[in-house]
Amino acid sequence: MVAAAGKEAPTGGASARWESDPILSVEHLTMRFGGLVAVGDLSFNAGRGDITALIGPNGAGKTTVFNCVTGFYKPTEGRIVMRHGPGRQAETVEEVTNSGLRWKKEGDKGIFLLERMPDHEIAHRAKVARTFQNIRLFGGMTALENLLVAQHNPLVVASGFTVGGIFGLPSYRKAEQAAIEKAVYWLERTRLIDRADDPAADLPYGAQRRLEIARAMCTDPQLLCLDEPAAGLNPRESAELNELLKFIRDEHGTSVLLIEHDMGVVMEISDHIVVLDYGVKISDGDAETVRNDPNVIAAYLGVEEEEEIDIPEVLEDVSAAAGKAGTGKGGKA
Ligand SMILES: Nc1ncnc2c1ncn2[C@@H]1O[C@H](COP(=O)(O)OP(=O)(O)OP(=O)(O)O)[C@@H](O)[C@H]1O
Repeated sequence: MVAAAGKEAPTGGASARWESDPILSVEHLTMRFGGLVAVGDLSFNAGRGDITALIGPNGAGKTTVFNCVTGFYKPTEGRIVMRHGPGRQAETVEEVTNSGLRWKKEGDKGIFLLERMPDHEIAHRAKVARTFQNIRLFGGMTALENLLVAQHNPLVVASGFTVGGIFGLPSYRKAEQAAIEKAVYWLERTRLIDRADDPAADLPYGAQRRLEIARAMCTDPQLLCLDEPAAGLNPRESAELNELLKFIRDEHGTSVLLIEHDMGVVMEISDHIVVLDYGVKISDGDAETVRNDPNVIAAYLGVEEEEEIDIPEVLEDVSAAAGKAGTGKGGKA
């Protein structure tokens, strides 16, 4: 397993990991649907080894950003850089951009321009995995089978792309064993090992959400994108999700980008929070910075710019709402 990233609490500013060692840079991203600008000239970084949360009221453009990062949408404008290996690698980024190539990989280092890549390449080459707002498991397959299907690619490669390979090649048997071991590892980590042989559709809702994360982790992502992983979870399940995401970050060094309405989850586990409203960035920093930003409070509570607001009072309301329901104005059922 990958060693834990050396983690020191970032405080924001130029020394923050998302500035000095960004695994992902979204640069001047614009996505238009006809006349609607869902995301307008958005730029932010996600730090390597960080949990980065993308938050904002309903319709702010969060899922659209995810869809651009993971190749489901082709952005109208902008560049999305995914980096394997440390640092900004600025020269290589410019070299790949100017060459017209989609990516360049040398040893452990790699630059991937996601806006140029189809979704399957983003998953397999750039190593970006995602889950969806609405669970998308293979309901008729068991939990274990769902995790094995996620590892289909290395198995096909190990078969030498032949049926004979599947039955005869030692490399295939070795890869098959490794796939089973990885699946069992993630079933244990997500507390689903006792349900390994049950159809995914029969699992309780919270267990299905964990299985989705386990499935994404079976592809060995460097960046794990989670679209509202806490939606529909009870407080105990939310707390367990927090622990799972911290484990993924700390023990696997996997960077996490998450969309979440549950402020309890966001504020507890995020190293870095980016806030969107109407497709533009209104705040960017650590939890403390964002929590105290009047722009964020106004966006969540719908306060007009020119209206005077009593910040301490509003903060109390936001904290109470976050503690109670885990949602602000933008919260989902
Ligand atoms: N495929 C599409 N075609 C047209 N409009 C779209 C499409 N996808 C998103 N939009 C619009 O873009 C805007 C941003 O939507 P998006 O789903 O990205 O917001 P969001 O912040 O993820 O919202 P939520 O929190 O409700 O999931 C909305 O006005 C939405 O209606």
